[in-house]
Amino acid sequence: MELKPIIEVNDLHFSYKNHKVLSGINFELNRGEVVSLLGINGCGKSTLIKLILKLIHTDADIKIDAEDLKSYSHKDLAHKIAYIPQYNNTPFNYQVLDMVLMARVTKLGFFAQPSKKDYEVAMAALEKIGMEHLKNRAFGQLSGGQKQMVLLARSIAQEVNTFIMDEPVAGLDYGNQIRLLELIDSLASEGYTFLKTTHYPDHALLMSSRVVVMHEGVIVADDAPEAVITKEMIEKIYDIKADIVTHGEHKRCLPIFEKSRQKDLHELTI
Ligand SMILES: Nc1ncnc2c1ncn2[C@@H]1O[C@H](COP(=O)(O)OP(=O)(O)OP(=O)(O)O)[C@@H](O)[C@H]1O
Repeated sequence: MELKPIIEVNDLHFSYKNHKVLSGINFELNRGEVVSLLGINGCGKSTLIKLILKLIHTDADIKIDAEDLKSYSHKDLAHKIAYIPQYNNTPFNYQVLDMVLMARVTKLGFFAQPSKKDYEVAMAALEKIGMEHLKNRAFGQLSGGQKQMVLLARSIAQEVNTFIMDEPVAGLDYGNQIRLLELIDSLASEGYTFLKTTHYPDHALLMSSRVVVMHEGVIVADDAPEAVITKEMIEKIYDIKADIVTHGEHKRCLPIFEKSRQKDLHELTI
């Protein structure tokens, strides 16, 4: 039996008032994939994710598990997909364990208190990513990297198989970036599915099963990492010089620093 995609987007067009952001987007996320979504600032990655998660209204043809997105409540969606947004500031200073327990809310009835099982699931999720020692710390006092890990634990406690992460390594130090990628890789090998945006073609090369490139609101490439992340693509999309090199069993992407090139602020593509 052919498995239906977890996410299916057909001919999606979207504008913020008169500002056209997405044109003719066709996209699928299949079970077990790790898909990296690449593209320069403002090309529409977060907007696409927000539309898929119903955080922005659309009448477009989007299906989740073969059902029309319009038929899903936010609670229904939370039973299918866990979302880790780009910025993670909560106005309340919850303890870490309480933050992870929040993942259980969609499974509880009105006014119900978390059960012993909910606590066990939350603790198991923290243990899975090696963050159990933080359980009594105030979430707001954690570092950016620790917060990101705790939010990943919260997604695991949601007991879904699909994760959408917007810039998961943003703000993480060099080591934590790699540790988070390794964690995603290890979860993927257990059968979890990931859609993640990234500004690092090198990370996309290291651990994706598919790479999708967006440019000016259009998908311009969607294929295996090594087919998509080429010297030509990086130079065209990011307007820099780059090389693809082989290191061990991996292809790596190296941007080339051109000292002689005159820069002015107008050249920044933001
Ligand atoms: N709420 C909004 N109202 C109006 N325009 C918006 C809104 N959110 C985003 N935009 C615009 O839509 C375009 C796409 O933004 P989006 O956040 O989807 O890009 P992105 O690819 O995720 O960028 P980044 O890599 O910088 O996070 C940009 O031009 C942005 O200014």
